[in-house]
Amino acid sequence: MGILLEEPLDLPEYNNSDVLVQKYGGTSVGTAKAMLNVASIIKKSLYSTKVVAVLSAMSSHKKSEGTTSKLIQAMENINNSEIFTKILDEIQEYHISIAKEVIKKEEILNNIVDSINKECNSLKRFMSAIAVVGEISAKSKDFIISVGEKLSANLFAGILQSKGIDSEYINLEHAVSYEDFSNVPNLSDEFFQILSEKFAAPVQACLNQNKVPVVTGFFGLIPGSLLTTIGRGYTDLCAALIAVGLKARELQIWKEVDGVFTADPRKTPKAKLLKELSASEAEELTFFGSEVIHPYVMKQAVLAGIPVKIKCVFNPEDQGTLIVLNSRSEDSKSEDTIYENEPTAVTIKDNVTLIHIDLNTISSSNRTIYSLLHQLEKDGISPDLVSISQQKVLLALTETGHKLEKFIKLVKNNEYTLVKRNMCILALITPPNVDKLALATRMLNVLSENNINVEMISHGASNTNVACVVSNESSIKAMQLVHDECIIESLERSDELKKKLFEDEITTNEISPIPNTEKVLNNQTTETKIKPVKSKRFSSIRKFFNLKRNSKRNSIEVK
Ligand SMILES: Nc1ncnc2c1ncn2[C@@H]1O[C@H](COP(=O)(O)OP(=O)(O)O)[C@@H](O)[C@H]1O
Ligand SMILES: N[C@@H](CC(=O)OP(=O)(O)O)C(=O)O
Repeated sequence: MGILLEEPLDLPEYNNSDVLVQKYGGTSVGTAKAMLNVASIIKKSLYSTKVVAVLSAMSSHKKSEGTTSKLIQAMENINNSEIFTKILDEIQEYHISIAKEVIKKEEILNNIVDSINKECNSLKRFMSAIAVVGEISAKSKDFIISVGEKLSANLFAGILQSKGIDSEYINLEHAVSYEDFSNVPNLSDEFFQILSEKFAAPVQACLNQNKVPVVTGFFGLIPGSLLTTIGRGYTDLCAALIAVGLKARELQIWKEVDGVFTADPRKTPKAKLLKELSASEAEELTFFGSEVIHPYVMKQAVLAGIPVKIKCVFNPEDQGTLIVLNSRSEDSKSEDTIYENEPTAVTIKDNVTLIHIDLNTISSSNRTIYSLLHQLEKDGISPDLVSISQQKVLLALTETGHKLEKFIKLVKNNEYTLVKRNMCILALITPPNVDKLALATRMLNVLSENNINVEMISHGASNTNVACVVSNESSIKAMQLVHDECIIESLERSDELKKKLFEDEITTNEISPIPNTEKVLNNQTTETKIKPVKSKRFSSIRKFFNLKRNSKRNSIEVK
């Protein structure tokens, strides 16, 4: 970690269009040490560009135990004031302890501690008031979770100030209001345009004063509520919209991992870093459980032509993963990364419930598939996977809590309806041109060879994934097996082939040199030089490799 100056930094004159938007995830700012590390990353960036920092709520270990998750837990216990007060006390004490540990300038520390106390005490009063009614509206839920980002952004702005970086806390809680969206459909282009314009205005004003804006990843009162309309991970979208509104030169999403991997690197020892990932692959990965990036970021930032990078707070100099609009480029496939016509990644989505329904036997009015789907829509449940055969329906749902139980009650009124809990969806994400049948075969083979029972399979419905359902218990083992079989094994074989073809090519080049066409065109000379042409070499490797793989596929399919 770099040593931070205590005196104001002597920074260069910036070009006003040169703005970098950096989003820091909850775990990246979850402790005093983590916040100091992020401060040093920002300080370094400031020597070459203007920086906007967008912060999530602090998560000291993992997101599921972080501030936002604790605030949601407090809401769920609105009828038990002892529990929710204890949770809020913990949050308050934690933020104060970080402020005291890091901020050594008394005046700044006192201001920050005051605002933490104000924020938390007002939340306690608010929750005690709604506890009387016993029910929380969507608007109230948004207010409750907003406290997570307000606390982290305010505290971090104080930390930057105490380190000599002129910064300003920007709270987007009131950036928009319901009135801004009258007659504007939710999630439409106009909806996002309103958000990006409203967010960019206060941020730009702060940049104009040569300060570092430290912005809450939580944003305003949007129709349908932030939690339901956008969902968790909303800070990514907030940062993307700010980047669009400011026409930033790059959006960086900072995490505790080196970038996007071929599988969760914390659970899959052989996972490899992807240098590039297409927007649709990133979207699929997120949908199937890898918290890579909020899916709406793709449409906003990537389509607006703003480069999006996933970077690691522990290795700030590394390039991380670049999210590109279409398929991954030639260069990203070099060395040990993944080829365009191979699967990209494996991911798991936990806590799935499987419901087998025999439409003939249910006594409710949902006797046809149409009425059943209508019922799901009415209950606001969107099934993750569906399989239908004549009168039988199999649903895989990630919905939990009251909504799920209500739906189960409706359909489970006889012994023919079977409910299996504690399942997970295992999905293999692929570019569109990959042979899904061969992959599904390899996936099922490796799972059955290792006695892992597959409860459901989805193949053919999407051209970017093959998915199956296994028990939660076997999820990590299943992910490792499928990852190693469908991604690593292919890579290892491709590496061997690359080595072999490289040797062959060197020999070929020695006998018959390849003309340096660049030189021929520019200087109109006929000079020839030995210059191995990388893309040509790789395309021949790919061709060769595909032939090999196809022959393996055939042998599997024939079995
Ligand atoms: N394919 C993947 N590539 C990278 N990280 C992944 C992948 N799948 C799951 N993850 C998990 O996503 C998390 C992202 O990093 P983290 O810094 O914890 O996120 P946040 O930004 O929410 O704080 C990590 O815990 C990592 O284990
Ligand atoms: N704090 C919010 C928003 C968010 O984006 O979080 P993170 O950046 O830590 O994934 C959440 O937990 O959903």
